[in-house]
Amino acid sequence: MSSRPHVVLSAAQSLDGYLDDASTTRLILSNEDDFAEVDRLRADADAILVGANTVRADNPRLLVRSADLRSERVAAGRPEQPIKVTVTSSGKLDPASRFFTVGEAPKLVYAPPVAVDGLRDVATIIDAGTPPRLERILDDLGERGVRQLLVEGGGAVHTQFLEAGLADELRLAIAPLVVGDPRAPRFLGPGAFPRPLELAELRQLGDVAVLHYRAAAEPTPIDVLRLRQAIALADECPPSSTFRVGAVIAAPDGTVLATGHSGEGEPHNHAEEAALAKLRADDPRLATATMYSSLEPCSSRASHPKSCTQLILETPIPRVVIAWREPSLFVEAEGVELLAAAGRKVVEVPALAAEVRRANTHLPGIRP
Ligand SMILES: NC(=O)C1=CN([C@@H]2O[C@H](COP(=O)(O)OP(=O)(O)OC[C@H]3O[C@@H](n4cnc5c(N)ncnc54)[C@H](OP(=O)(O)O)[C@@H]3O)[C@@H](O)[C@H]2O)C=CC1
Ligand SMILES: Nc1c(N[C@@H]2O[C@H](COP(=O)(O)O)[C@@H](O)[C@H]2O)[nH]c(=O)[nH]c1=O
Repeated sequence: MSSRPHVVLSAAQSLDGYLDDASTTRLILSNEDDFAEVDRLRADADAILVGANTVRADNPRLLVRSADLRSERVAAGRPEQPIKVTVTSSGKLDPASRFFTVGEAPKLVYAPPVAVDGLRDVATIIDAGTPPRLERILDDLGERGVRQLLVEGGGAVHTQFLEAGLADELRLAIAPLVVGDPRAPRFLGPGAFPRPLELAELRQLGDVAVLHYRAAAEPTPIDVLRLRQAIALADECPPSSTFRVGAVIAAPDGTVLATGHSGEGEPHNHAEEAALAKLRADDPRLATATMYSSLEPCSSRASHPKSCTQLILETPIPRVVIAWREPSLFVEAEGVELLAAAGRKVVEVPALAAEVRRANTHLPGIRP
């Protein structure tokens, strides 16, 4: 299996967080120096992706403009221009738009197969699910040899990449301009953004501020996917007066080894316990597996002899990823501390904790 490309998001926004105004003409937020740096990002990329609204609204060419940068690419044995990529559910894209008609680079459209019959002569149409899933798009791009993907927006696409934990870097240019119109498209919509961003660089290009962020190494995109699966599993729990929790045990490549939820099999069963019970104690895959649990593993319990923390410590599982620390409702939980003290790596993803609290609002004092 080829690896997924490194994903760089790039956007220019107003001071109040808009990518454009609400008029039909494109708002230019970048200055000349900023556009030159974005051109360098394009030249570094094997493919450039924009959402279908951006194709419709901006009619972009998505070409490397600088002749010098194009020559550098060719001298390095790369194609003169990056592949152009878009994603659509509706398939409502004009085959005469510049995305399709300008330049010799391949054009890829990720879309449900029935939606795009009118585009088959101008692009390669790829089914990545209905609606298309970003993970499948990245897998497919990886198989096509794309190592670096530049995502130029718009806001819906940026939001999805950040929500899925699939963005590795973000370059944001901030122009000294206020759009002030809620009808205009925003850089980011609402969502839970699970991979914290670290500010790597801050520069001034004339009147534009350039911020460069890198996504934290952990949680990884696989962690985000499997933790979200664990959180969703809590919906399977029978009605309960205690926590509703989901757990997934997965291999390093994300392969699911076992799943569980509270109340599975027996009313007092915990999610981690139910998942562990499905694997043999001497399963060699446990030595490299990660336990994903929507809630911190319990550290003391009345209903069963062993806590989930103890059960995990009896396995060689080296890593535990959780969304929410157990609040002090029933006991003072110390699962995270005990696991860490025993040398197990614990990764917390607090950005997803609200989703876990939402599944537990039957408990006193718990609000999303
Ligand atoms: N300042 C800047 O740096 C930039 C500004 N812009 C501006 O942003 C605006 C467009 O942004 P926005 O409106 O948020 O839209 P997007 O460009 O992000 O496109 C959203 C559309 O893309 C398709 N799409 C996105 N994700 C998926 C998915 N996972 N599966 C299927 N289809 C998907 C859908 O198309 P469909 O409806 O066809 O199903 C959706 O309506 C424009 O005004 C543009 O000028 C854009 C880029 C950069
Ligand atoms: N308005 C805006 C950007 N818009 C982006 O540039 C694309 C246009 O590409 P092209 O037709 O090749 O010039 C457009 O679709 C959108 O992705 N980018 C920026 O860095 N700064 C800006 O102010």
